[in-house]
Amino acid sequence: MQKADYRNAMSRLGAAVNIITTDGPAGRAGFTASAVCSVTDEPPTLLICLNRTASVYPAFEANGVLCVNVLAPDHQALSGVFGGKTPMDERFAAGRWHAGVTGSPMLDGAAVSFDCRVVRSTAVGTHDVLFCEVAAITLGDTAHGLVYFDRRYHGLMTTAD
Ligand SMILES: NC(=O)c1ccc[n+]([C@@H]2O[C@H](COP(=O)([O-])OP(=O)(O)OC[C@H]3O[C@@H](n4cnc5c(N)ncnc54)[C@H](O)[C@@H]3O)[C@@H](O)[C@H]2O)c1
Ligand SMILES: Cc1cc2c(cc1C)N(C[C@H](O)[C@H](O)[C@H](O)COP(=O)(O)O)c1[nH]c(=O)[nH]c(=O)c1N2
Repeated sequence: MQKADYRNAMSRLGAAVNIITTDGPAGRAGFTASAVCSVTDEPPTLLICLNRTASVYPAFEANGVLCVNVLAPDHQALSGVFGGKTPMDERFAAGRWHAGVTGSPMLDGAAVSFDCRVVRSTAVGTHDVLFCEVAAITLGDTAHGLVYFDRRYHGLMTTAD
């Protein structure tokens, strides 16, 4: 199977869009990720797949903490800024942040933020799978979301029944 066939197929597997952030001895870093899912609720643990060639990889590996900021519909441009190439200071200047209990940046206005400690990681092909235990959660005011599907963003708005 060609890589392009796999990616074309995966473009139909819609996923929430998240900005993953970290801060600590190796400095502040953040990137956009759709490869995020829940593993178990005992203990509360989610996983994130991070490409080892990403410029942010050394910071995430060294800091050992991170925050999963689940994006809302108005964060489409922010997702693009954290989606590669932009210098780190410019990425963070595009949003408003406060520090979570692990010190990782939490995004003001996120649908929800999961402040985590990385408890294990496994290399699979080009990516590391980071298993992250949730230390604290901040729920946003609304349950609106942002989904990446068919290589485009789609806003999810909760409406009254
Ligand atoms: N899991 C990832 O690493 C991942 C996911 C989405 C997008 N991206 C990055 O964003 C760029 C644009 O993505 P797009 O969705 O517009 O078009 P695309 O054709 O590059 O990707 C289509 C789908 O394939 C999957 N995918 C893409 N790159 C991958 C990778 N390196 N490893 C595992 N799965 C991957 C994702 O589900 C993505 O939505 C990609 O070239 C890639 O650099 C990476
Ligand atoms: C919608 C969407 C979704 C994802 C991404 C991009 C976009 C636009 N990227 C790519 C990732 O954000 C990008 O490679 C990083 O910003 C690192 O780029 P630099 O190496 O710092 O330029 C990405 N990378 C990754 O390692 N895991 C992932 O799940 C995703 N998902």
